[in-house]
Amino acid sequence: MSETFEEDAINPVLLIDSLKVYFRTKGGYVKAADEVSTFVNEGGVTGLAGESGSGKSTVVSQVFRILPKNGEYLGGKVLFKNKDLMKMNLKEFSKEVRWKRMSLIPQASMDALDPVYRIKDQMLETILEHEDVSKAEAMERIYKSLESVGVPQEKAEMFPHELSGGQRQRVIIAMALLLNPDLVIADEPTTALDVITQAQIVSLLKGLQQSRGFSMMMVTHDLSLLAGVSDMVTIMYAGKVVELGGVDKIYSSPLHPYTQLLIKSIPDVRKWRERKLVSIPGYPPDLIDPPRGCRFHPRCPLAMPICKEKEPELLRVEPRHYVACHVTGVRR
Ligand SMILES: Nc1ncnc2c1ncn2[C@@H]1O[C@H](COP(=O)(O)OP(=O)(O)OP(=O)(O)O)[C@@H](O)[C@H]1O
Repeated sequence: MSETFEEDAINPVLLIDSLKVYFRTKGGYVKAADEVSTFVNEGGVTGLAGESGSGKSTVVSQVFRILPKNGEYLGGKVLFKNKDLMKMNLKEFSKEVRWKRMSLIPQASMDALDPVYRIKDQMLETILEHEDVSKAEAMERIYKSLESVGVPQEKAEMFPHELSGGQRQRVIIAMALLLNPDLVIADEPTTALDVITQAQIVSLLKGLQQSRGFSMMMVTHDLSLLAGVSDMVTIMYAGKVVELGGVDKIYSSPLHPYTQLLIKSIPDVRKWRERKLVSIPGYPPDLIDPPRGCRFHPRCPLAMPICKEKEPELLRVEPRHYVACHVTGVRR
């Protein structure tokens, strides 16, 4: 890792250091997550943002140990409360960490819940697999948990297809919180929901995060979703972290040219008359054979000769602000 984060990661619940995960394909290795580093502080929320294909889900899959078969972990640390998850065997991870201490809220989709089981049975299984409690106690907890996400108790008797998309996502959130995890990873939790439901789910998650005090990593391709939710934002481009910083810094003074363009591409409803929406010219690169040097250089308005030759390191340019850019990443 270029920087240790030690000045800004205060008791981090999760610290990812130079994580490298590639996918084996017929055409060669897809360099999906290449030396990715970021952290989530205790009680904090770190957003992980970037265009589709930038490697966000690859990072999450490796942290949660659900990488597809052709995925290869090639190095890096994933410290969860100072313990390297990459050194833990899968059995121990499933028993001790997954769902119990770290849980995942996947995209809102029909596959996230098992269609043949009633909601209550899926929730019961999660509790009884990990904890030695009576069925009555577990049911009590299920009802409370459904109530906390705004789903009436009687829905526990239903099958997933009998709920609306928004209700299903609320149930998934309730399931993720059943065992009181320290860290929740929300991977595009509002994709596939309508705009109003999206806003409700985001504010529900933020409310629960604050009232229950868990830490969260929120993954999204929509940077605007993170504004009121996260305290840190990590920006990924083509398998690399290009910028990481406090949410205020990322929104008000982004340094990486890619982040600057991303911010300009967020529609602002209040200023829609005066603001011109910017789209980023060009396409993200092929990750089997990414450009040399900075992976963003072919699309970068500020690119210099060095950007084609040398890969920029992620450097701390000021407190709580890291940038990987030869042009703008200078220490202040
Ligand atoms: N199983 C796989 N085999 C081969 N390549 C893969 C596999 N899964 C993902 N990739 C590739 O890895 C890169 C990163 O994908 P990833 O899904 O992590 O990105 P993402 O930022 O999460 O995108 P999205 O927001 O669309 O989910 C992409 O180029 C993608 O095509």
